[in-house]
Amino acid sequence: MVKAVAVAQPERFGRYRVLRRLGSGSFATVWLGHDDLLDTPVAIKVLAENWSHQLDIHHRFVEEARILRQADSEWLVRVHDIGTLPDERPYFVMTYADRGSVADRIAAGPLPMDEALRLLTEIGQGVTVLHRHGTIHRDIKPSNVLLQSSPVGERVLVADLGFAKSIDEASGFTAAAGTPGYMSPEQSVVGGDIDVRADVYSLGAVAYELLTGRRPPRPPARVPPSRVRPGLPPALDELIMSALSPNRADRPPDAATFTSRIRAIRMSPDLEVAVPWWRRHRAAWTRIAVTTATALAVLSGSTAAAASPGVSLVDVYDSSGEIHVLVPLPWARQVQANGWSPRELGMVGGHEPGLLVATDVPSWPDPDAEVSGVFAGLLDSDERGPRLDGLVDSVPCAGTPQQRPFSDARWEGEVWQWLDCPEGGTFTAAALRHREHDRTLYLEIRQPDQQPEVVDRLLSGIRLTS
Ligand SMILES: Nc1ncnc2c1ncn2[C@@H]1O[C@H](COP(=O)(O)OP(=O)(O)OP(=O)(O)O)[C@@H](O)[C@H]1O
Repeated sequence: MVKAVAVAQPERFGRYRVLRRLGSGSFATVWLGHDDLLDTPVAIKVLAENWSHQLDIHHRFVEEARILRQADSEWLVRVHDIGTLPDERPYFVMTYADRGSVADRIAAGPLPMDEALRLLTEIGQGVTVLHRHGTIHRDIKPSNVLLQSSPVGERVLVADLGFAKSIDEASGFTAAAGTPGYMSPEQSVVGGDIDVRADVYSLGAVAYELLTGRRPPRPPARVPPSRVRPGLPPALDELIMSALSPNRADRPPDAATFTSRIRAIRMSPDLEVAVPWWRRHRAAWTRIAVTTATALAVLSGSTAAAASPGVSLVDVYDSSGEIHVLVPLPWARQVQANGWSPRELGMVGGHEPGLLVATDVPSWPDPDAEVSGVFAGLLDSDERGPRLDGLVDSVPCAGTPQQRPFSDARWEGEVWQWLDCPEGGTFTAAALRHREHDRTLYLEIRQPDQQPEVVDRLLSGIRLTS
């Protein structure tokens, strides 16, 4: 595809001040702007000059804005305004997605299972909104799914409806459109009719890539995602392979069905679960405790800032909705929320509510990683009071921990804190009993530096909802 030609930065589009260019696609350039009246950032999509005289493309551009405006959903990029430049080119003004795209997220490394399934559920909800509106997206792919900060961490916004087609007009449609690797076999056939199951195929391709880091092989080759990422639940493997069926009759019938099946798998107890750092890496910690005095490192500014008490807090909760933890916003980059097994601490017990929220969940078990985050898992109160001795029987960091009681309106228990960990970090373990619900919570907090007030704020911000 020909990319839009480079353009000089204009000062304004209508009442919107232009700050910088966000990127250019095949037909348009997207700019970061500022709405000075409402004091908010906006993204402004402007049709490229080289296409502005082609009526069908002009029409499709305006149609994209219209669909987004009419569908008006929290799972889609919202369109707030539309206008025309003095040279007759149309532009529309939309929500600014400040956290890049799902393609950037995949490029940054493997996604924890729960994170991948959360993203997939939200993408599926966006596509479901479009299907209910009577629209087929036809170009669902990671770079067309944007991310925006929200009070609960972040939100997925399905974007780029440049190829979208009304369901009524799609049967008998002739032009081939979509992106190789993500588009259904029927989309590449000139004259082939398509329906919502074309988007279900693309959802399957996005699911495959979120979980394995790779695009699915081109049909007719078929390699189940579990061959690339062993340990995927069989139901997930089957769902993705059925969405990727060359014959659309074998796929889930629409995005709503695909999404509800993903949601059910996400709630199932046999998924990968959050793992406390402690017990699993005891051997590594014992070794490090001996060598750590010479291994202290200088903190990076960004990580130190992540723990600063001045930053805003977000409420993150586990998939059962029982445990709510208030964490500094920069810590909430990744969440594994599907529970845990107290057996990890050498205790009896099956699957319990638990979550791990951290700047880098896959690195949580690595003692040398500079990670900020919290692990919180419920224990059966009958078995264990809010005591750490016996529970924590290895040495994660150098020196003896500072031990203190903790008590507030909701919780009582004890806290042990090591201040001399690898990479200059601190490690905190806590066992707290809820005063009303007879539940005990085991917690681990990793921070890049010593800020006891962050620990106390975290502990008193934890809520149980049942
Ligand atoms: N609402 C938005 N907020 C932030 N960035 C955006 C927004 N919409 C688009 N972008 C970014 O602007 C760039 C251009 O987007 P656009 O949708 O025009 O094209 P594309 O998806 O890159 O390409 P194509 O249309 O050829 O598939 C992309 O990098 C995209 O991530």
